[in-house]
Amino acid sequence: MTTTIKPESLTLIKAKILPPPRPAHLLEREKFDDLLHEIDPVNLILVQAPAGYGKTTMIDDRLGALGANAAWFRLDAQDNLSEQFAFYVAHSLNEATRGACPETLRTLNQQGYPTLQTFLTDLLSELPLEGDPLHLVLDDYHLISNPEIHSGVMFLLRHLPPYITLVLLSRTTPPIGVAQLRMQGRMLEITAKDLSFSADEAQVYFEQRLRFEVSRESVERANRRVEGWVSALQLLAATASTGVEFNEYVEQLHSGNHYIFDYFDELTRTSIDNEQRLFLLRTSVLERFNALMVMRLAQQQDGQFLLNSLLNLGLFIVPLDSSGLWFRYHPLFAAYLRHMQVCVLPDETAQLHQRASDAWREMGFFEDAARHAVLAKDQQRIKDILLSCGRDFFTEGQFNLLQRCFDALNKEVIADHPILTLLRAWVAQGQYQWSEVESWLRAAEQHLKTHCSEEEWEAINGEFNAVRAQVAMNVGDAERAQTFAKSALAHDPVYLPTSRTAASSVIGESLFVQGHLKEAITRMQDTEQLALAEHAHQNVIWALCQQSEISVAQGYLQKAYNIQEKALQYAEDHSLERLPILEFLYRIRSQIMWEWHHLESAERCALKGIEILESQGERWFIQSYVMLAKIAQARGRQSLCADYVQKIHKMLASGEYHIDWTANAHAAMLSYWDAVRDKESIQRWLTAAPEPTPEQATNHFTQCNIRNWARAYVSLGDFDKALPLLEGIQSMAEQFGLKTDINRNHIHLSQLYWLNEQREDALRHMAIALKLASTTGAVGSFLRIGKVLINILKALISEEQLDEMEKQRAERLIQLAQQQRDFSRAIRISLDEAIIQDIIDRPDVPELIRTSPLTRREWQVLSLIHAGLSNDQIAEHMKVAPTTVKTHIRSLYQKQNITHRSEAINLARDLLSKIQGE
Ligand SMILES: Nc1ncnc2c1ncn2[C@@H]1O[C@H](COP(=O)(O)OP(=O)(O)OP(=O)(O)O)[C@@H](O)[C@H]1O
Repeated sequence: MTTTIKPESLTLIKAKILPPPRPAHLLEREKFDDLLHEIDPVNLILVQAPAGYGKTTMIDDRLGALGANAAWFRLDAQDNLSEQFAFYVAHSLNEATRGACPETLRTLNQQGYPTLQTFLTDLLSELPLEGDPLHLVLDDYHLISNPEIHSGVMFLLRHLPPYITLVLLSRTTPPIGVAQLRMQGRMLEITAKDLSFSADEAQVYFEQRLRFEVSRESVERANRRVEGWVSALQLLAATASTGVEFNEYVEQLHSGNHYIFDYFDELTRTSIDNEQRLFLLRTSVLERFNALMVMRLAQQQDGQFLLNSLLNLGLFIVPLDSSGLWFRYHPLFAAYLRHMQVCVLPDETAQLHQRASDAWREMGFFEDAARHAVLAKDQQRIKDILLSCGRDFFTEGQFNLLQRCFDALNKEVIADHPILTLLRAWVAQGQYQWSEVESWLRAAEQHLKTHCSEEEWEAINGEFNAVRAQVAMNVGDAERAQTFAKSALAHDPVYLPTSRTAASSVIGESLFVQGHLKEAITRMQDTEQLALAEHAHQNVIWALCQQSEISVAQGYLQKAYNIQEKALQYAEDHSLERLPILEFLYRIRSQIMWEWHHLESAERCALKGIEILESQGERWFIQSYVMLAKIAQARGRQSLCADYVQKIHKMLASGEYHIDWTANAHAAMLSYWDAVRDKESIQRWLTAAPEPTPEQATNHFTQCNIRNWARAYVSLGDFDKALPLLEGIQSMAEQFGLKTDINRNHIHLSQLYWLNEQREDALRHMAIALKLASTTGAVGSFLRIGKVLINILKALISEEQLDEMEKQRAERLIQLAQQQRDFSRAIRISLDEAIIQDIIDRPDVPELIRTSPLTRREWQVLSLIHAGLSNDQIAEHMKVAPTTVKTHIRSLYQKQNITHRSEAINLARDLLSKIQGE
């Protein structure tokens, strides 16, 4: 401060010393309370994160919630002048302390101070030494570049009275001796990582803001894509007007969104120079980087300097760990930069990827090297990497990467190398392109046979047969699979060490599907050992998953669970969390959790599966969707369940899946259609369903498929057709010891007999099912038959033939079944006008129901909202246009003074409960 400020030259803008206005849809972030409570001994709270991370909102909200007194100073570019800075600090503090520094303020206004430090000295001496806790919040401190102000802040920090805490909100690290404060423990730091919305927070935020329902899965995907950056969540909420649109926007985030591009344009337009811009564009091709990598890529010796200068700008550069050496761009920022790179430096793209590929390879990061070689479309580099590291990619389960490499390679190159052919064929088999497998093997045969000795060719063919064995297994030909596998085992593998493990696994699988469970599990244990010896992670996990599946078939769900634990531990020990095969593990874990009615864990595991396979495309989510549909049904979330069923339906129609997957998917669909009394869909399903072959029901999926037929017939009241099917599979299940299927079949037989009014048979089967459940722990399979379970179990209890354990189990099942929301019920009730009248006539209904009566259509809409249907589904159900539904909803909300869907649901629940006495 070199000049003296004249009071008349500065006018106080009051808003700058007031807390910021609250967002209309504030999500209170209580998770920060503990942190902020611990602030007593610190002088500084530094909230540092890139733009729009919610720094200001969080501090204002939490200080307010904690009842803390705060002096705000919301800076702008003009406050970079010392005199202006001093002027606002003095006013803000004086206001917040109700006049604790009038003298300093007077001097400042009348004579001014020669330097900022003299001003601060006066200020500090005038402030009382003791007082109520006070936070001096300097918002947007990154706008300050004036060294005098930074020194002033350091001076303040050294001498502030203990009851005052300085709170700096900044996009960059302020040069105010942060390192020292950190070492002395005098500072609390809140970073972008802390400020990022968690999936739970995002969910609550969307529930508050959106007028339509989005699934947990969509919320998690959205939050993953934006990494909890609230500004992007806000944009999503503001722009999407339906669930479908919401999902579309989330999908687009991957390649970029023009509103977000505009935001980054504005943010960088003035803050970075041309050299920095080019540096950002060139390095944007990297998924992660350190100083060395960026120097290699940008071919700039001063790469480290440039990187530091960008880090200091508070851009969206995320540290990878606490070492401060490795970074990556926030995915949305990366999408923006990559888009710009292609627009501005299109000729450099291939070269940049080549450089990146070479650099990663030199550093020993071969997967990254391969990825960039593919992006550079560089055949030679891809081939070299595959020949040296393809085996490792394979044992690591990197099928997607291998697929991308092979897609970029000429067919002849592949056919020329047995190892490339083998890998190509395995990848095709892993991607369910079974018919392709043979063509890859044949192409190589033509090439290789001519210049191989007979002996060499036999060895190669032996390994080829390992792939053929797996394909035969997958298309359901267990016998052929065994023959190929045995031929593969006759040779020591030359090209792919895992060929032997794979062949051994196929034998185990074929034993499993043929119902030889004991032999199958022994074989899978051997396979596990072989895989362990080869450090073939993918095969180890696969062998463990198979053991788990076999244990489920044997009815030992707890044992299956323990094997899954072992596999998870293995994955953790070897840092395999991202390995695609883990999806299988999480999926089968989800299935057990569902059966045990641990719905939250079941959901968590299904979502985890989706997360793991996210980059592979939706086609692979089908099994997780099946789980999510089952979970939604168990929770009574009708619209969510309907959405998943619809997705599954579409996916099945457009892709080829293993019968195990299809059978599971059909079970979920049939169960949903049954719950909503959609007989048409069930009829339609019957016309195209996979053949029921009870004589082949030696495994869980054939059993499931036939149970599906029985399910469908029972739903349609065709008991005579269902009974022989259930009896047929039951005798096979008993013959082969498929305990879980036996348990499920008994449940279905009981349901069938009950509905057919054969009480005694129904009770007999239910009693056995309950007994078996003491080993399987089954709950989900019981609940799935719907409310009829309550009647059967109540009848069984009244017969007094259950022992104490089973009685307790039955009572718990009754309780759970009673809690389960019946899909079709809410809809049926809404259509009954007598019931509506009944509600209106009651003395205890809310006043508004009487004073602003709803039309019949509005009643209907209300109860459909309550039933959990989305607007589109309501439109479909009422056979009207979605815009008509919206009009009804608007009018309904207006009449009942409702702002959110959740309020409408509560109102309906309240009204229905009055007449149902629930
Ligand atoms: N907890 C919250 N609930 C609802 N909306 C929020 C929340 N936190 C932030 N927002 C919204 O996100 C946007 C960015 O928030 P805010 O201005 O607090 O971020 P910031 O990190 O201080 O940004 P900048 O660096 O630009 O100052 C704002 O529009 C705000 O309304």
